Amino acid sequence: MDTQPIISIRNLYKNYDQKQVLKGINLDVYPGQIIGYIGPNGAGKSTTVKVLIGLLGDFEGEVTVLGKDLRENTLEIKRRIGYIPENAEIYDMLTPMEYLHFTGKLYDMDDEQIEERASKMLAAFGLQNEKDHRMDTFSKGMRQKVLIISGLMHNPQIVVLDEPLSGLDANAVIIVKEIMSLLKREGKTIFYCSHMMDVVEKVSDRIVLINNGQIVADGTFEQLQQTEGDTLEQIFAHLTGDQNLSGVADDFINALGK
Ligand SMILES: Nc1ncnc2c1ncn2[C@@H]1O[C@H](COP(=O)(O)OP(=O)(O)OP(=O)(O)O)[C@@H](O)[C@H]1O
Repeated sequence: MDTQPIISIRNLYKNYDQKQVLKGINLDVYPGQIIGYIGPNGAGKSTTVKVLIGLLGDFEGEVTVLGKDLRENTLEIKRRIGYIPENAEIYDMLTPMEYLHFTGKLYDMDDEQIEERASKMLAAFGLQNEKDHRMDTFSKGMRQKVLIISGLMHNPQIVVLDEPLSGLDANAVIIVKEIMSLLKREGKTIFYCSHMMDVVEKVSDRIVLINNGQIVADGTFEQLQQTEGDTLEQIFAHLTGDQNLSGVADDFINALGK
């Protein structure tokens, strides 16, 4: 590919105390791609994401984002990435508008722009009547919608989503999938971590599978299908070594002593 990668990860290692969690990740992401980043629980997805968005500085290896070294340009890069976490700490005592003013300021947005975009985005999610209510009464999905707005409101070039659909109802899932497609059409790059195989299969241009801190597959869904299985669930089970899943379920129920 001729284009320069928008994200380039070289020999990324990360330890937590004695435990090595990322074991030499190499990955180039190109502008306008939707990358589905999948892997079993504890594989290292969120750790990769936290490195990418500048939250974890003490890693080994080289990470370049938007052509710049992440270590040397952390603040600038942070401003150009939108991060949508699963269940982040959200300040319950604030209203969505107050929270979005707070996060918008972190991205150097002015009050008028925050007010305008936040109002429109809250309305798009059907939260216009709740925009000045404290979030301590909000459901999980309502909070998640506020987090999604907070990650996109500054119109970032790269959007990193770590299991963003958690708690959303079926309609909101459809809306978020559509938002991802529209962002892609605008040329944004999307790094999408999820366990929802059906969604990853549908929205991703390229799927990267990480297991035990290492990339074990990287390609389009069609490419992975050729060698590893028909559905993404099968591909996942095959490559992560858990092929006897119903055996695990049997063991679990047998443990109840029936
Ligand atoms: N702050 C931390 N301190 C120590 N160990 C950690 C810390 N954060 C993550 N880990 C460990 O690093 C490993 C990878 O965790 P990570 O959250 O990156 O996995 P993941 O692929 O996102 O998993 P999941 O699908 O369950 O969210 C796990 O073994 C986890 O226990």
